[in-house]
Amino acid sequence: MTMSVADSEANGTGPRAGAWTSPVAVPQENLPARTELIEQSHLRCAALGLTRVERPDFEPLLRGDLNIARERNLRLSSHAAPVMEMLLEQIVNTGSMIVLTDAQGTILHTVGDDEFLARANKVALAPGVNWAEQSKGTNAIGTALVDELPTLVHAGEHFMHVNSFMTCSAAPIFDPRGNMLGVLDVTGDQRVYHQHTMGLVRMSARMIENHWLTDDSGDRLRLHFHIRPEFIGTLLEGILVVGGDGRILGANRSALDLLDMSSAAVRMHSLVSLLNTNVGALIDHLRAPLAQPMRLHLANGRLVHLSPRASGSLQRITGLPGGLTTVPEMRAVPAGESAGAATRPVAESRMSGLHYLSTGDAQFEAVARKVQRILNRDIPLMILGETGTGKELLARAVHQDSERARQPFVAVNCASIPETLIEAELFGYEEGAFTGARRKGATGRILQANGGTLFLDEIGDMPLGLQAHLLRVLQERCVTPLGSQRSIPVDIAVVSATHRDLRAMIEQSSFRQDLYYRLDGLVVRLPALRDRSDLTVVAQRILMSLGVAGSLALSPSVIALFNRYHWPGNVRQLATVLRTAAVMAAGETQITEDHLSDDFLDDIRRMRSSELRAGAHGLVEALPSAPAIAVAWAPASAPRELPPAAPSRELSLPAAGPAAARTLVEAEIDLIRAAVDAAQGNISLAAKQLGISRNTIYRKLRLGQKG
Ligand SMILES: Nc1ncnc2c1ncn2[C@@H]1O[C@H](COP(=O)(O)OP(=O)(O)OP(=O)(O)O)[C@@H](O)[C@H]1O
Repeated sequence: MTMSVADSEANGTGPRAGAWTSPVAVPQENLPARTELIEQSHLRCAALGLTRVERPDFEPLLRGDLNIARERNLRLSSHAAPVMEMLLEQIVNTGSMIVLTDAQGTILHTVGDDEFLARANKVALAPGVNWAEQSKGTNAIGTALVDELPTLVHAGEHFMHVNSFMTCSAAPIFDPRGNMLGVLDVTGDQRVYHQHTMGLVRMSARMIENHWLTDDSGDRLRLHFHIRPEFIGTLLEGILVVGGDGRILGANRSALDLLDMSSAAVRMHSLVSLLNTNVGALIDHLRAPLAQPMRLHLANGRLVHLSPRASGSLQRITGLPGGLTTVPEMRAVPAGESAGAATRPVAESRMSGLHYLSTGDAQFEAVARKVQRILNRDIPLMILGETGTGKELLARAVHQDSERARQPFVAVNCASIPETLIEAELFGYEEGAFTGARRKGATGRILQANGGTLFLDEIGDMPLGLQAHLLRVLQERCVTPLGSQRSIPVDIAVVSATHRDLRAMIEQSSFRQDLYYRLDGLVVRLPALRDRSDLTVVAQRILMSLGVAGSLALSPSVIALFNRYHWPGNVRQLATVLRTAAVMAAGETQITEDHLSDDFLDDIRRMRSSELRAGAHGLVEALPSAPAIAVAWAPASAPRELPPAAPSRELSLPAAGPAAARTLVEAEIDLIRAAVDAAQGNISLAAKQLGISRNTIYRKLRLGQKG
């Protein structure tokens, strides 16, 4: 027989719905759901035959049994101990205590305020006592165990009246396979209820789970990811544990949230099915010297930034000698060779950063050679180049190849920090140096880089006043934090970068000449992507970092298109284009024009249209015949009607002859015939490549026959 809440209240054994005190301070959001959970718990307790006037059960485990329980849960306790200590700092002087239980609800450890511990002891909230619902009725620990959810049980919501002086916030702790390990709880006097406590407990439980997960990984890969790269390494990061065969072995709670999946569902997946990548790609990324987070799409379409890490030996993870993977290192592609031929396995476990970036472009290699010469020479390096050309990547490569590699690399973007904050950010400040300063002061970025490399990006955007301050630091090799009298010696290598013309700025008095001469030990200029001869290799690198290099290649027409495009955003833009294309081409083997975003194609059309305008104004001899011919059927004023980025340069066109000797219509028909020949008579393919309809092809060819 089941008993309703009303029945149980009527016979004095249970509550009436809402009979407990409704805590005013308890957050109102989710209140109906919370009330329902408490009601259900009360019903369970009544069904178990418990009464609300029950005396607390004072029968703890015998000392020996408690020791056995603690022994059995040693790993949980050792991961929980530092977290409980940290939590204790947060709740100190609030008349509260922290409780850790095992998966059955038996209290393993408590810490907290002595006075409150004594009060809690009176209701048997003490080590060795079981707080499962069946023995203590509705309470945060027992109810969290049943519902497997973070649970707040406040004051009169406790099933037993004797417990109603307490407010308890508990969160279950799970292992990476979703098994319950125990419960973390903070309990205090209900009068001091604070709504932040539940959040703290929840975060602390996650911390314990993450410790457990990262310690448990053995010879496995761990993938740390989040939709925002700056969240990697924080409590909110998702963590997946992956075996050498690519199977997903476990996930933390944030990973499950980001993936929208249950623990069991995640473990049905592999790297390929979940992230469209494989172990080889991850390990290559991990071994790449300049590893920045990869960008991958989750199965639910969410874009995440992901950093793979290995725990244990790569060799044991991959099962291959020396930890080699099957994903090869990319090399420069000699002209005429396909990008696929540019691959060969690497033997060394970690490449030099500069070597990694040298992918065959002569201009870049010249830069790399120069930079190589000043490594460890205490000569400041200034990197010039358009946006997205890889200035920061080069700075990281230099750091990684230097003797400072094990010390910090600290990047400061002078353009992105508000002018009012940049001084404090760079030089740090003492306690109370200015309004809004943190109580304990802060270490500036320069000091953070001590022993390592300071990368000053967009140095041309540094305010003039600050330039003087920086100059002093560079001259004296000492930093004086704001509001401090102390001068702290620093040892840093300085690399700066800008896309601005600093010499012109010096002439306009917006950049200090003396600072310029402190920074310009060696000045190198990175080539724009449109001027590089190794675009295909760079593209392969990016595909590799996306984890699709083995399965997805660029079609010849896309390579031709890329080689013709002017890439104003340089490698960054190429990376963006490829990321989108890789998603669009999921499940296919080639990225074709159909996978490129309309925005990018529009840009190409605009570019071609302006080329064409130039051609129409007498520059025709400077252009290949195909685009010139295109003028006839796609006037510059209507760029949308231009053929999409067709591989016009790949078609072997009939010799056009002097432009004046043929009409545009004739030339157009020649182009169409060439396209049909190139497509081996496949009219649909030719039409697609030219961006016109099949009917138009037939019509034009008929016209040609008549003519
Ligand atoms: N050689 C390369 N291979 C692969 N990816 C690259 C390469 N060069 C640059 N990238 C990628 O292009 C993007 C831009 O690089 P980076 O930030 O180093 O450029 P930047 O010149 O410093 O840009 P900005 O001037 O806008 O700060 C990054 O995502 C980087 O990983």
